[in-house]
Amino acid sequence: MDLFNNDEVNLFGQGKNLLPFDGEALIYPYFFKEDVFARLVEETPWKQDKMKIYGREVEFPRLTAWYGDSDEVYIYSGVVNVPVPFSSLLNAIKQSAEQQCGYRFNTALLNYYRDGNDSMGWHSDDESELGSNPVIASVSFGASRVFRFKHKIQKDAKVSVELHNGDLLIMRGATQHHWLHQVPKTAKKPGPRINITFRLIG
Ligand SMILES: O=C(O)CCC(=O)C(=O)O
Ligand SMILES: [Fe+2]
Repeated sequence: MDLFNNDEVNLFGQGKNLLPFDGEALIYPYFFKEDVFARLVEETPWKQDKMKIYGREVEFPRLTAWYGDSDEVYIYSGVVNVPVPFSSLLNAIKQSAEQQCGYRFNTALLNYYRDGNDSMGWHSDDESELGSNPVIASVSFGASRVFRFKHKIQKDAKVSVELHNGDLLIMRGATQHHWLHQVPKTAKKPGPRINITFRLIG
């Protein structure tokens, strides 16, 4: 399906590596041309996950959905996720990302940041199901939000980038071993944003 009209796929070549060392985070600005934000909001079976902190239930500061083409269960931030099958829209996005990465994915985690109070805390995507040096393709739609990296050991090594509607970010190599990433809360009153991370598990 030529949904995204990505004739320029190779214009950006390898993409620019945002990380100075210990990993690769390749950015492809405005990779996806089609504005699918509203469709994704509508079509996705959003869930409000909760986590237990010191015995107290706390809602995640975002909504989530988990897609996969196996019925493999994936544990993320202590939450057991049973995937729903890929929609045709998600399949089309996945295929474009796969083409650019030269890599295959079988799952997608969707995060819906409704406003500036929604966020994602510092973490690495280093679950064992992902293997040792996972390739993760992150695609953003809707409002722009800041996305930050910080090195686990070298505390002064930090990278900040604004992810826009249609941006593709590929994390690969040793990135998850050495770097944490986050989407901080902001008082700037951004509109809603959806991020999709494609992963290969199992
Ligand atoms: O929303 C983003 O840009 C990042 C999402 C993320 O880090 C994740 O799903 O693991
Ligand atoms: Fe992540």
